[in-house]
Amino acid sequence: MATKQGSKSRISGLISNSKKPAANSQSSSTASSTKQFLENSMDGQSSPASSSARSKPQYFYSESVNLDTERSKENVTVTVRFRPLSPREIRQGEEIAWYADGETVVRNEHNPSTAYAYDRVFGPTTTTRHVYDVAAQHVVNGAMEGINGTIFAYGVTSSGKTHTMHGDQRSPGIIPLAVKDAFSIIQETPNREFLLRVSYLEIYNEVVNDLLNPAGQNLRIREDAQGTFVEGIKEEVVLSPAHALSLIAAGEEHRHVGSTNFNLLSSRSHTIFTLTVESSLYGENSEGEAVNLSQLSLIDLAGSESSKAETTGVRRKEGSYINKSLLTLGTVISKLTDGRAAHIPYRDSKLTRLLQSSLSGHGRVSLICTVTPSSSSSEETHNTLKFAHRAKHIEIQAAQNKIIDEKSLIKKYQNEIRSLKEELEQLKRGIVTIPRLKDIVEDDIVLLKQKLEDGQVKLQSRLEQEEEAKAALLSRIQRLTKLILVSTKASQPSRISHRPGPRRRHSFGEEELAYLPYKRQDLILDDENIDLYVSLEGNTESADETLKEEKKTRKHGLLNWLKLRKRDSGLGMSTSDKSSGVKSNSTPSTPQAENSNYYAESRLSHPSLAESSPSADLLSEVRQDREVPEDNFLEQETPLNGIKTSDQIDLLREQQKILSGEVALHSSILKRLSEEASRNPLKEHIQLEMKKLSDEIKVKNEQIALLEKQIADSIMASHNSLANLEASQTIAELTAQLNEKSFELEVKAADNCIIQDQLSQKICECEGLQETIVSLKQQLSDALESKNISPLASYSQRISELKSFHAQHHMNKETAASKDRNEDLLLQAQHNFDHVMAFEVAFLIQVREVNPYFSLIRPLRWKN
Ligand SMILES: Nc1ncnc2c1ncn2[C@@H]1O[C@H](COP(=O)(O)OP(=O)(O)OP(=O)(O)O)[C@@H](O)[C@H]1O
Repeated sequence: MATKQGSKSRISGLISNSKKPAANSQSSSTASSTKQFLENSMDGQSSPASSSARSKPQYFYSESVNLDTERSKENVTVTVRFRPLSPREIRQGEEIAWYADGETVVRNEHNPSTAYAYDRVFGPTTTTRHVYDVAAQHVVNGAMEGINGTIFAYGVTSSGKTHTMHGDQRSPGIIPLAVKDAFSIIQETPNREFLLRVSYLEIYNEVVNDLLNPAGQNLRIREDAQGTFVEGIKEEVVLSPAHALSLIAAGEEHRHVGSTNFNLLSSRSHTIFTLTVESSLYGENSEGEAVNLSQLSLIDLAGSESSKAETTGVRRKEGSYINKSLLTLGTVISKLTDGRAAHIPYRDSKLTRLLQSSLSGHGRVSLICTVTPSSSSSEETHNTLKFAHRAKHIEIQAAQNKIIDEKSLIKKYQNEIRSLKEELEQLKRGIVTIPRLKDIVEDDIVLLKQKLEDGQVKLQSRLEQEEEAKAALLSRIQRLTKLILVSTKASQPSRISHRPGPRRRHSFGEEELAYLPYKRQDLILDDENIDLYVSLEGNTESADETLKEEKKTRKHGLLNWLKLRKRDSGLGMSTSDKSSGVKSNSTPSTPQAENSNYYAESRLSHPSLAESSPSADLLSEVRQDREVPEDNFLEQETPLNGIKTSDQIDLLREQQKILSGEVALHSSILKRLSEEASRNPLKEHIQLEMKKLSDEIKVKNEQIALLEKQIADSIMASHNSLANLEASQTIAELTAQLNEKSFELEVKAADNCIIQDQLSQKICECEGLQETIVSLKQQLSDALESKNISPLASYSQRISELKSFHAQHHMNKETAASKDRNEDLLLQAQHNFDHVMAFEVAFLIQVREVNPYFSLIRPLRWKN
């Protein structure tokens, strides 16, 4: 820790070299003088040669410590960032009231003896990237190592807080830079695996709202052993910088923003973006290892408003809430630095309650105070400087948070993956018992054959069940594995354990930046001043050059452009070789290959999977790197399609969802831009940007339509295959029935043959009989002819014989009946006799009519 003496001497040195700005008098405060001041203080570093000494210096100081090493262990890092005078301020003839005097001192123009020293002071032309490197990088590094971190921008309204924290496409702010850096650190730390979650909230009029979940309004702040937390806040696991940035952009849509006298897009709420980082050792021996758990809070405070601000109604109410919470923040900070204070009023505002753990010294804190040099805000700037000065004295003890218990999400996922893998192994072992069983069968076939047959059906169904369970397990392992991020670099030393020398620059992919506003501008500006404003942005010119260059390169194809970008960014190269773009080139042109090509293209167009994003490549690699056995995936593939149809449909749906999200986002940006355009109809770049966005929306909608068609086709194909399956089942059933029927038919045909034989035999017999009858007939007619008896006469004779016999018999009976005691019986007998006689007579009459040869048949003989 630097001593006060040391700091003092350093400040003295700065004072002696301090430069007096050109715009130091009322009369000279014109646009040109301002420009001169800005030019002279490029990158916040005043030229010592042009500095002039001051008499009776009276200055305030804070410890200036080594930025690279021990500093964050001792004090809050406090930096001050000047913004340039806005064209409006220039137009209004504002003067420079405060300026950056060297790298660490802010001095008052009118009273040069009033000066404050900080860890670093950034002049109006310093780029946000530089601010990040000095004021934020060590906090982000710490968070990735398990040390809590908080970075916040503090300042009056329109001083540049949002510009610093969020930025725009040309100059990404601390938040996107930190997110990007976090993923780069993962990439450079191959010996650990990470799980990143984000949440995003706002405190508006002392109410906590969840910006990632519009339903999460007025949330409660709770406290537990770990500190304060917001109950029910939505946390999203993030897989790439673009993914995280898209969430922020979605959250920004819900943030309360309004126009004030000072800023047309003034933040009316404090926002806290929290990145929760869990990491553990990667590899075999990670079981039982402690997990590093930390939170990186990136805070964009609403700006305090001066009493001069002519606000009314809602704005006034918002302003008073903002001022009250910032006042409480100030009180908390001064009490924290006053060793005698017994009570720290954290509970007096939601903001200080949520910052309690950071402010009370548990973790690294970086305070970036944004100020305007303008004389009209001189008093507010002075207050900001005093606040910053007080904050510098807060002592912190940054220590790693290690958790041994299983509470961390990463441990939970790791354990689940481990146990699922074990389960999978068991299943596999269960399945491979079949060949072993077969081996035994070979030894003693007779003994086990019966057993095998019995168990076969049972085993088959068990196998099917187990296959299903295996597939389910694999897909769960896959899903969980995807959430845990690991570096794709196999044997590189960890960046965390062995810090590399110069830091690598990881440039943003264009798609990642799409989530940032095109260019946040002071909407009070005139058109003619835009160029001036823009040119004040440190390396804007070179950025423009790069942009032009990139546009030129992109004309030669997206893949080439991406390759070039990867080469430029350094990091991408190691992963780009294995990226889907390369894969798609070598994939054969089968329907499956077409599919994967499409996926690769879609990855190019989708920010969260953008090729220029190292994490996206990283994620594609994760699947190959992890221990999920490849053969198991293959087992589930259908030979024709490569991937299961349902997976394919899921994949297409996922892509469709992603694209729809992008369209929604672009549409909302377009809406915002059209509002802006209606306010500033002459601004051509807005129209251009709107056109670009509409074109993109159109292209994406076309892609969505294509995806919808593909999904419909896939569903149809799967239905068809289902229908085919059903049809083949029906055919199989029908074939079985057919076989059965043809067997029956065969049996019946055999029966028929036998019957046919019997029939022909009978016919032969009949023919023989027929011949006999004919010959008998012949014989009979010959015989009758020889006796000259007509068959009819013989019948008549017989009938009359019978009739006389009947009459005789009747008479005898009557005589006998009188003698017989049993008259009834006799009568009955008579009746019976009558009946029989009548029958025979009738019979004979009939026969006579039918067959003249009846006489050949022996007539009945009746006993009396
Ligand atoms: N360092 C800078 N360089 C260039 N322009 C800047 C800089 N800082 C701020 N600006 C511009 O100043 C204007 C106001 O900035 P910004 O909205 O970030 O202020 P703020 O402090 O967040 O305001 P509020 O508290 O009202 O939300 C914006 O148009 C922004 O682009």
